[in-house]
Amino acid sequence: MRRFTFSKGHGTRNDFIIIDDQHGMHDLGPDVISAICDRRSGIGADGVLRVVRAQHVPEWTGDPDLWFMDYRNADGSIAEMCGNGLRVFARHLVNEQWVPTGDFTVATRAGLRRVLVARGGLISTSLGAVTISDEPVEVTHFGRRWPATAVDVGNPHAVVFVDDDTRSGLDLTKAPSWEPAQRFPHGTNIEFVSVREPGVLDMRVYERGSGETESCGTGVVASAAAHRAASGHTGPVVVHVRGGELTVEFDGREAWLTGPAVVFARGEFWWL
Ligand SMILES: N[C@@H](CCC[C@H](N)C(=O)O)C(=O)O
Repeated sequence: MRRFTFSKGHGTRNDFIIIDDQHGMHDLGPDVISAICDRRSGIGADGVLRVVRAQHVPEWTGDPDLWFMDYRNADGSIAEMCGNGLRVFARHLVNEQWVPTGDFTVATRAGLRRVLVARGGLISTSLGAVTISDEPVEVTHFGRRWPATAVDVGNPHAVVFVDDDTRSGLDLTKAPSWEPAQRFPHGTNIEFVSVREPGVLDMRVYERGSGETESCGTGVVASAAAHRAASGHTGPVVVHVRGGELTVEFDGREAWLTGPAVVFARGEFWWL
């Protein structure tokens, strides 16, 4: 029997199981991840953050001493990036005193990401360069069809603009799909966004590998980028999600995401 310690945290109610694995000793397969993320028979979470030194990540070729965020979706699939997860990861590193409060860099599958942790308050993270595609894509759901904007934030997104009633009335217990199917060969996250006023959005999200979640940091950034491109708005964008509120600012093509992150519990689980 293998024994693991874990912490639990969330960023705007996008929740994560955090597993410390400084020396890269834990081989967490999809079966372990999906079992612990189950909200009835496991601990329950939208995803897992494995905290490991970059030198123990075979595909990492950069600075070996950085902390690497090994993110997995609730179904055990691997994703390149997680915006809310990155803030929770940073909060955990600071709480454990593995890095000092302030400005530091985290290694991720999407590359290096800068983090700014203010004393006691919000956390800002760079999510790197955001790319908007002009290739047409449509999202379909329960017989309805909308044009979407494909946005890359390190991970893939399809952003759909809808009116407020459509967004709040959607049944996201079932996955939407997209056409052409080959546009996202590895799947995508899908955001349904309505515009309150320029720079203020409401968003719901169906996440690849996790289903509907109460927030998605990269989805918020993708929505803000698509909104800027569609409207010409240039200032910060505030995005309201089911779990709270996040702010996106752009420095050229580089996006910065700011919001809360808390780590609130610690425990143990066993795996045969
Ligand atoms: N919740 C995350 C995104 C997690 C990864 C996503 N489901 C994917 O598969 O790309 C966020 O806060 O960005």
